[in-house]
Amino acid sequence: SRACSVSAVPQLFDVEYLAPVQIGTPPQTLMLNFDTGSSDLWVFSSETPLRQRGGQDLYQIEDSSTAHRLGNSTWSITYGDGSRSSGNVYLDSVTVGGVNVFNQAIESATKVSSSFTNDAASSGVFGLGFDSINTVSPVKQKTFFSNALESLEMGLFTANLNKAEPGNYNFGFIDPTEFTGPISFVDVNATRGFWEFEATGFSIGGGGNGTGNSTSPMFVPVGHSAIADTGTSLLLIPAPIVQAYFWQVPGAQSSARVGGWVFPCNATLPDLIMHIGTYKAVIPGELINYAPVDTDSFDTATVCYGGVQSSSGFPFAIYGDVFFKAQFTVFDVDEMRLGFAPK
Ligand SMILES: O[C@H]1CN[C@@H](c2nc(-c3ccc(C(F)(F)F)cc3)no2)C1
Repeated sequence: SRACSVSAVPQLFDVEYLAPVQIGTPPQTLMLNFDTGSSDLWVFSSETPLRQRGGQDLYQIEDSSTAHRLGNSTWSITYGDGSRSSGNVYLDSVTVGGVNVFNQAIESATKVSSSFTNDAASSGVFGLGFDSINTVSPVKQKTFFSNALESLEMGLFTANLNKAEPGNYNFGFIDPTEFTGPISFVDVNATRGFWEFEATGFSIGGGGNGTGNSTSPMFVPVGHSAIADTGTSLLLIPAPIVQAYFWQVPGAQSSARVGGWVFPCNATLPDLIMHIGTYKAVIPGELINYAPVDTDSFDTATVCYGGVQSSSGFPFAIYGDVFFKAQFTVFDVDEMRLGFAPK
């Protein structure tokens, strides 16, 4: 059914993108963080302790006539930033953009860490990674996408995120109005449960050579494996690439105090091009000006934080929302591939 499109609403500074999900009977709509880097669908619920709630809309389990407990089952997850949640498991009806899955595992939080409590807008996380990394024990549960697959025209979903304005996720079809040019595909390796792929290197902003004809920027072959992760805000890539990029920005420096590369907010940032197979993914410089470091002085901020930072410490690069704001992306499980197109 082509109706399977859902709006993805950016939160402050595009730190995360939330989309509406209908759960239970009658339907309860919750805004969840669509995350291709994890595979649990978990929600704040009537089981979440009062002192760990922070204004989130809740899954009121007792109000759903179709909810039933998945006996003897629990879950517990830790995200890349150290935030955690855990709890019990129910099966209930879930609808996203008009596509319904009847007995979807809904993971109800009986414990959440403070960063979730303090994120009032998000009622939980909607995992879109591979089922192998679902944390339900003793029997792993499937993601919504995995359960919905048989009812979709095509075994894929697409992400179309934007800077500071709503984007959308589509399930089962590719909307040609959401991108320009051909889609370039790269193979996916799901061994670690992520949408993992290989990038071959980078080049920096096609700054002209001043004589009117622009020199094609030099390709630097810093190959790396990467995951496509809509649940991460930034583009985290190997340190040598980040260094080479910010060395082109007067006044930029890597700040231990702030915890990453910062630069003068009035700097003109070059484009960063990530080479993936034959595809050149252009990330415009303006997307790399992520946010002022000191949000209290928003209007007079002089120091800004890079939307591109180092991935050292992780076993792979993490292509997060800064990347998806510039590239229309197809997550194709039928062909086990990712597709990218400019937009
Ligand atoms: O773990 C990797 C899988 N995808 C990335 C991810 N991170 C979160 C997350 C969401 C919300 C919060 C909080 F609200 F601030 F607590 C924290 C982390 N969701 O997906 C990283």
